[in-house]
Amino acid sequence: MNQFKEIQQHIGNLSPVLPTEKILLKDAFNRVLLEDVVADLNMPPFNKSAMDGFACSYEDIANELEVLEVINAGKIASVKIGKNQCVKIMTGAAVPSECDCVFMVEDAEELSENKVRCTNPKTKKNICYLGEDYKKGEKLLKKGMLINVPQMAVLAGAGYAEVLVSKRPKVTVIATGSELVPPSETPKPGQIRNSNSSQVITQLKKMNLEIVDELMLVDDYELLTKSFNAALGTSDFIVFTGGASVGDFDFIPEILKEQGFKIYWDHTGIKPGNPMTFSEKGGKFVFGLSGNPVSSFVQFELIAKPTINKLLGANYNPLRIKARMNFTFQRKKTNRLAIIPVFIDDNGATSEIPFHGSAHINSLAFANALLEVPLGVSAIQTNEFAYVRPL
Ligand SMILES: Nc1nc2c(c(=O)[nH]1)N[C@H]1C(S)=C(S)[C@@H](COP(=O)(O)OP(=O)(O)OC[C@H]3O[C@@H](n4cnc5c(N)ncnc54)[C@H](O)[C@@H]3O)O[C@H]1N2
Ligand code: MOO
Repeated sequence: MNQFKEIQQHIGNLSPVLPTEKILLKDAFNRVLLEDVVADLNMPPFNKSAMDGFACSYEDIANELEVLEVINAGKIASVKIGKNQCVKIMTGAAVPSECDCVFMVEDAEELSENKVRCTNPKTKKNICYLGEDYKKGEKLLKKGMLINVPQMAVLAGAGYAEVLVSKRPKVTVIATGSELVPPSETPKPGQIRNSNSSQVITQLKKMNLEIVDELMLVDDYELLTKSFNAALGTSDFIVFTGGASVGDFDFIPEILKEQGFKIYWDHTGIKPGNPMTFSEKGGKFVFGLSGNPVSSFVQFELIAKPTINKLLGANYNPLRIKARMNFTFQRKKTNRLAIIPVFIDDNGATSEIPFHGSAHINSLAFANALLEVPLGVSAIQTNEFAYVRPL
């Protein structure tokens, strides 16, 4: 059974759950667009000069030309341009309808105050034609796109001063584990610093979600239940780390069941990152990630991110590319999809970096991609091609 594939299918079947809202364009970066964006005019809206130069009829290009006026961007020619006449024109200005060519200032010899000659009769036309970038009525952006930098410019160009997006979900992040201490403390014997909260909160912030609370709790059933119920009152999503497995103090799956949550999956078939729950009740969603830091990272990248995007109505297709292996990867057990932090160099080759498993989070700080070793595959040889996911 390919558990990860089943999870992907499940994610694919989820429907957007968050309400929509209209927001100002200036606030739209990194939100999910929930309307198609349609051009209300042609772009460019007129034949536009691509260069600072002289606009004329191309059939006069070899002749001495009389310069009638200067047209700067934003201005329209006030005279008719006849045989052997031209206007001086600036980049971005409307090319007069009688002209079909602009020769650059660099290709112009000024003969007298109002006489000019083109020194390069093979000049390009140097005109950006009306509607060449897009036509009025054309769909420019699709519902479900993430609003990134280019999308901000397109929205502005198309006159979308307000944009329909999905509401930012509210999230509570709960790190569980009686061994945890905050980053400011030196752990006593048996203790460990909480690094997962920083990791998960940053992932969520990158996705522009609103963190309403951040808790670090000991493995106490009553306390966890109480805090979980309180978080349900303020949050759309709750992300736990730790307590996801089968140990005596791994309470999260039990608490979810006890509170009437439907658990869609409790393991992923991925290494590292096998124990993980995803559950829902009444439109509230809970991610129970593993405690091991690389496991929670992998689970977030491969599962939580696409799930959250789907719930927000986003079309999320993270890049996966086939890259040449610079090393041989081998393993004995092949019953899970293995995810290995790697470094892709300038030549697109996948290099090995030190990595020894689910707690080795500092390895990821030097990785720029995750290598996929599919289910059933025990070795990928040097020079073979294998899928990597850029980070
Ligand atoms: N009998 C079995 N034991 C385990 C199995 C299994 O299938 N059968 N799976 C193993 C795998 S795989 C993983 S991964 C872990 C996941 O366990 P949990 O999600 O319950 O995580 P914890 O036990 O709470 O912690 C694991 C590890 O990570 C450290 N940790 C926890 N929270 C944090 C944090 N916030 N920041 C930094 N490090 C954290 C914790 O101290 C542990 O060392 O279960 C295996 N066991
Ligand atoms: O799969 Mo665990 O997630 O080995 O660390």
